[in-house]
Amino acid sequence: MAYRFLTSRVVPSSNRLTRKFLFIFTLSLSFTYLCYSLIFCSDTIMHGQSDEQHRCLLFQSVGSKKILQKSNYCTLSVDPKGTRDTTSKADLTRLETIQINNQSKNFPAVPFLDSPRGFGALDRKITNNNTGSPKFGNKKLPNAIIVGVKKGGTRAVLEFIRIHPDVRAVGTEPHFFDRNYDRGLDWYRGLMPRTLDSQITMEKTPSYFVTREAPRRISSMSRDTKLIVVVRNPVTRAISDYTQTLSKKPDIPTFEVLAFKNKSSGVVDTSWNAIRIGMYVLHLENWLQYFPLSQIHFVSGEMLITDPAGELGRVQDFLGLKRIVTDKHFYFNKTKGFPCLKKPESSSLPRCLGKSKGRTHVQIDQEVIEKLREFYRPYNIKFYEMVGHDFRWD
Ligand SMILES: Nc1ncnc2c1ncn2[C@@H]1O[C@H](COP(=O)(O)OS(=O)(=O)O)[C@@H](OP(=O)(O)O)[C@H]1O
Repeated sequence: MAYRFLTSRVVPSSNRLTRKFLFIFTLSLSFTYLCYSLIFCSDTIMHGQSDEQHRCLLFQSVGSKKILQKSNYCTLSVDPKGTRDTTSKADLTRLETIQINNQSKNFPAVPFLDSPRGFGALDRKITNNNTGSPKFGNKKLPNAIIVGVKKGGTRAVLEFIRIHPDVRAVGTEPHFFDRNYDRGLDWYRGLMPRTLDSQITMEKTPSYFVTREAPRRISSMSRDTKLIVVVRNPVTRAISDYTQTLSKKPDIPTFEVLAFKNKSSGVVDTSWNAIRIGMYVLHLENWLQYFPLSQIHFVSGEMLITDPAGELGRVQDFLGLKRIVTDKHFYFNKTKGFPCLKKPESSSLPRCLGKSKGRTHVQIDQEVIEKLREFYRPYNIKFYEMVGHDFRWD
């Protein structure tokens, strides 16, 4: 009909061939236009999505820095106002995991320090890499706390365990359950790093172990809190403690004067903190009023130096973590005389604890050491019995 219409109305007197050609030409022109419109429209719709997806996928295949920057771009494009993070939780988990895995693979290029600034800097570096992006995860109260003991090796344990991708830790000692309890749990939570649901939040404050109120306070925060205690021969610990105090206050009395009420009688002064801290069994009794023994893990301060991977393996088991921190992460630094973390290939910075860890101790009379050994022996034996492990300090 169309053909007849065209042949009769548009070209009434042309020859048959020309009319046929004109009809086919018009028809193909219309068809081409129709196809073009269809393809163009659908491409416009699809392009918006596929381009977005393509960008997001590309970003996931590059380094951790870019993952966060670009993923943020994906987020912003979904939420043009940029007022809230519209990235799905699954995406967040994946992105953060990739980032953290990259981080642990390369080892953070920040040296250990006495003060935890180095690691604080690392934390800041992670979040700042977002270039103003929303921070990932939430601040949570700690699931695990290194509660003691002072000079036991607590810094080493924290710095070694926090290279695990599923652990995030506060670098500084919060002293919440002893000095800052009045500030409240929100203040405490505010100090914590952001973590994903799959990650453990940790802190260390060695003075908790000897703080009478600490077990009750921690238990009222959460009865499920896992506790880690790094213990060390109490005599060596006391000397280490004294060496530290002496380095800050050179005018204090000698170790012997402080350690004994009366040196000739050999009565040990248990009111001196450096002595009292080492009476582990007494403090442990207080903790056991609030926590079952199964919720407390004891790290040997001695083994931590001779076999850090072994001790860290047990810490990871206790925390329910995959054993990722292994002997591959450590080497013995002869100059320092202690195990250190292996350097990342990209950095020449040392990965040992700072100068205040592994100090040369003040020289103490052998007779004094013997008296203190005798003093601690019954406490040590009770402690071994209670925890079911012989630390061989005698
Ligand atoms: N890898 C490694 N490097 C350096 N030092 C190590 C390490 N592992 C354990 N230690 C021992 O840790 C002791 C310090 O313990 P703390 O970190 O608990 O001290 S503190 O309470 O936080 O001040 C510290 O005590 P001193 O040797 O008396 O300085 C060390 O013996």
